[in-house]
Amino acid sequence: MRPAELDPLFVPITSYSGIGPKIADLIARALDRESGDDTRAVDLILLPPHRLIDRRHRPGVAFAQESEIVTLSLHIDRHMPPPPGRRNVPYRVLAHDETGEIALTFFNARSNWLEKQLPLGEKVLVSGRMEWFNGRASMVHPDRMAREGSDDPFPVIEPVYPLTAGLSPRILQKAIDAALEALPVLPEWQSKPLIDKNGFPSFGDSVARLHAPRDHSDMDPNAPARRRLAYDELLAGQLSLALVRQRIRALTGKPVRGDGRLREQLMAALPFHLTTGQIQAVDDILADMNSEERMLRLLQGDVGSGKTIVALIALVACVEAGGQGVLMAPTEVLANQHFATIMRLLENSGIRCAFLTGRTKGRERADVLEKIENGQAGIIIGTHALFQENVNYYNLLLAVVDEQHRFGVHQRLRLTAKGAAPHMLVMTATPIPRTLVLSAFGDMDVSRLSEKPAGRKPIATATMSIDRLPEILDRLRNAIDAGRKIYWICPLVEESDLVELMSAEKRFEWLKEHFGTVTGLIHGRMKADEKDTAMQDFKSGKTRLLVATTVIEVGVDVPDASIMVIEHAERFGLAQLHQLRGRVGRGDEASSCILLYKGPLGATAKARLSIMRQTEDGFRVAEEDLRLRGEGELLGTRQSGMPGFRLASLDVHADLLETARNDARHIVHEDPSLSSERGAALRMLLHIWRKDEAVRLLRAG
Ligand SMILES: Nc1ncnc2c1ncn2[C@@H]1O[C@H](COP(=O)(O)OP(=O)(O)OP(=O)(O)O)[C@@H](O)[C@H]1O
Repeated sequence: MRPAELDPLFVPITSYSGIGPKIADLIARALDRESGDDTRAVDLILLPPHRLIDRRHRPGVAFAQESEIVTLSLHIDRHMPPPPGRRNVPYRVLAHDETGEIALTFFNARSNWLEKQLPLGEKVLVSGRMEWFNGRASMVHPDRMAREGSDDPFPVIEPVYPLTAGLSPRILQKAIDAALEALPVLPEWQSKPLIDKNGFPSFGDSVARLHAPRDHSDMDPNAPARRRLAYDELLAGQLSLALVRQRIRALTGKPVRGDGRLREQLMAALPFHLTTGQIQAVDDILADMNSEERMLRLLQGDVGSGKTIVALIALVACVEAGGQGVLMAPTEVLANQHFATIMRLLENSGIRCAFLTGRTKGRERADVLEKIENGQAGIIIGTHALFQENVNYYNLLLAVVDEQHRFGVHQRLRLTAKGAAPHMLVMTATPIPRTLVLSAFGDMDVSRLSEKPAGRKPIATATMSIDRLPEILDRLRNAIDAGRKIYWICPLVEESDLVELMSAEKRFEWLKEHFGTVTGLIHGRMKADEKDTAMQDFKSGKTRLLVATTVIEVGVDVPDASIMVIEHAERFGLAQLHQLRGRVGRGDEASSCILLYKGPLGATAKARLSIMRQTEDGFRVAEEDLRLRGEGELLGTRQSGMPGFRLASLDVHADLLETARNDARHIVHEDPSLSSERGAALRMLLHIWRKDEAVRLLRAG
């Protein structure tokens, strides 16, 4: 197919008449996209209606119930325009059917328009919401009106789309109709056996039905059209990941073979024994790195399960083999913490570490860059600054990416381009169910740390109403006197960082009045060195009560902090609460977590808090979260970056995901550059679903 024929799919919606930049931005928002500029016709086509209005109910005036959507076949009796100059009096049209009379009411309507829509003495079909007042029937601004018997009456089943404020349903509908009308016939990208097995309609038929549902059963996510499109979406995702994986694997890795001397030294210096899970993970990783095929492994471990040491052993193995390893963290605070921990553990090892973040400037930066380039630095720790263009590695063997879901596939590739194809280890603290691992990471090997280090005591979790604040303060006073350390997490404020910050500062001042200088504060808007100082003070015990926004949620490790108070816990997602709580219970002291809420609680919030009380098992928490909220939000919208799906749902379509993964692997194996006939169609599928990395990869050959 010639590209020109595909244009209608990919034209920006701003090229439609009536859609200027402003409306395009509103439409983009309904599609969860940032700007209208690059919102394309096909994006509109793939916007599923979330409910439908059924106008088939035709009870007759007398039998229509209050607030019901009904369609009435009316005889128009009388027009009653407002008296001249009385604009606040409505225009009324009286009408009847064989069961009764009704008044149709319009505000600010032009009379000549109404006379045309509802001609006197004629029969007209009118649909809208029924109202009863003092035994009189009325309908204010009917949604639809059409002359009885006209060729083009309104649709009786009407899709309703998620809207953003300011966007009129009519404009959106018009744009969708225009996009559908221009849709060319596309070649089939799904395999024939799969289509036959599942009874999938074609893409064209599926989107047509998506927007013109015939009844409620078409809204079911497993209705054939929706299921087909869900499969398209899943396959596009899996294919993109499979292509990335294939490129990563295609570059042969360098086997990492050290003599074990440095690792032994490190193990001897550890104040604890590795858990069986840690030993197994280390074995897996070392075995992978020992081979010429590149490692692509996900190290998944619940909060506090001890992933860092596993990564460190792998990094040390690279130094032993005469190379380098990097550890990339998602935030400065975390990078700093990793650096401090690792420096301490490697104190007498002779291994040199370097630290590089966006904050490393001037001479210091030049110095670090030189050590990375000439190989003096064996282990390099930092943030995404580690893979910027001017950073050249001497012999990079391993890249460890912590908290991967913040980085995304593209960045993963960029890091990979450094050095001669380093092995990759991705660490994630979020216990993700298998379906999500598949959808977000594709086909990676997985090591799981499922047990916590020995000696950890359960975290006593309680929920309390904020009304009991005085009692809580007493308890905290005792705890501080007993030398314990406490986190106080301030409420999440969705609207703005600034409000969040203000509430944290207020809480800090208030707690400081109670507890004095042992109170510290850390929040996201602080400068990086202020954050470091706040963390240091808490670590050293200079402060004992750390008031924090969610900046500390990921990875912060202060093992002797043993109490956490979370304010407005009902505002947080489950995964986030679990991450937060994971900041305590990291040492051998018994810990507790107090979830403060402000009632009354909704059903979901109640369920969330109750799950938190019941279990500390991150995988269970994640499964429950998936059930309560749907996968798009599993990781909390703020930290997400995980793919949200438009039509697929991991809950409903788990079986399709598994099939899509196998399908994608098979495709990439048979036709790695997607050059066959089906390959060309699949390229289009990638375009349609915006799998930009994959498209770029294919272009690069
Ligand atoms: N086998 C072990 N026995 C005892 N303590 C351990 C063991 N392994 C790690 N630790 C300690 O447990 C704490 C948590 O480890 P680490 O910071 O690596 O956790 P993590 O898996 O990165 O968790 P999170 O994702 O929550 O940051 C650290 O203080 C670490 O020193």
